[in-house]
Amino acid sequence: MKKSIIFIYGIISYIVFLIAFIYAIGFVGNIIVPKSIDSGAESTLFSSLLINVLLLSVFALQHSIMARPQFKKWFTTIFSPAMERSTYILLSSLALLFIYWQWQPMTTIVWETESKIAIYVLRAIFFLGWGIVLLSTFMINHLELFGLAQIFDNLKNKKTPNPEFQTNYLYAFVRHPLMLGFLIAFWATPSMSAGHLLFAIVTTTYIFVAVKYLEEKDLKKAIGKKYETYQKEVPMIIPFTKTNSRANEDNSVKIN
Ligand SMILES: C[S@@+](CC[C@H](N)C(=O)[O-])C[C@H]1O[C@@H](n2cnc3c(N)ncnc32)[C@H](O)[C@@H]1O
Repeated sequence: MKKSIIFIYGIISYIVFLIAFIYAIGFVGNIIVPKSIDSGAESTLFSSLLINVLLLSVFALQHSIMARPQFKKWFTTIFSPAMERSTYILLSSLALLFIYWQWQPMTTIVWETESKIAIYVLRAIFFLGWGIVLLSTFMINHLELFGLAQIFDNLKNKKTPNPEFQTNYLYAFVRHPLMLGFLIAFWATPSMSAGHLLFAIVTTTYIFVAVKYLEEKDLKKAIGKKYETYQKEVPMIIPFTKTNSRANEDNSVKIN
């Protein structure tokens, strides 16, 4: 395929991701966006539960299958390797937009606070969570993670180097700061509806399963002993739960 078309495809994918990411803040936080987690007409509890779990499962399946090294290998036998990450980002973002669109509100309040201070603090923690997510993407490699490095390098006839294994900054405190950011953002709310609680429970379960059984397995395979040492020394998600907060000073390992 023409390099310029791949470039435009990558840029469009990134724009769709930006829209899905920014919308996610409004959707989960019930702010600004026209359709949020608690807005819209309510249906029966059973049908809402079923539809919402199905929606989240579609995202989980798409995300997990496309992140597998075997899938990436297969994809690159058909399409340019430069398109692989952009396609992953595009389909993940479309799956997210589909969730926002079809999400069935379940507005029964499970817990809430009326204290003004608590509301401000929880709101601040919510935004802190999203901030951690964004910051973590730059600590790994934002451009590579979202396919931009690949499409730029492809234009210059260059192969994008594999990403560096990061063990510094937030990655010195937990192995999955990006996921920690999501967990904070999904749970920190002054008013927890049944729908929001369902969203938080299902996404938390998925994050733990995907990280432990898929991502870490792949990283161990790609990095080997160094990743095992990192696992021993740095907590998975909750900071300060291991005596050493730092794995190895040398982060010059590439992820194959
Ligand atoms: C969406 S990011 C999430 C990273 C990590 N699970 C987190 O929560 O911060 C997924 C990508 O990050 C990469 N990754 C995970 N840990 C990494 C590390 N310590 N250094 C560099 N890349 C990492 C994985 O290989 C995967 O391609």
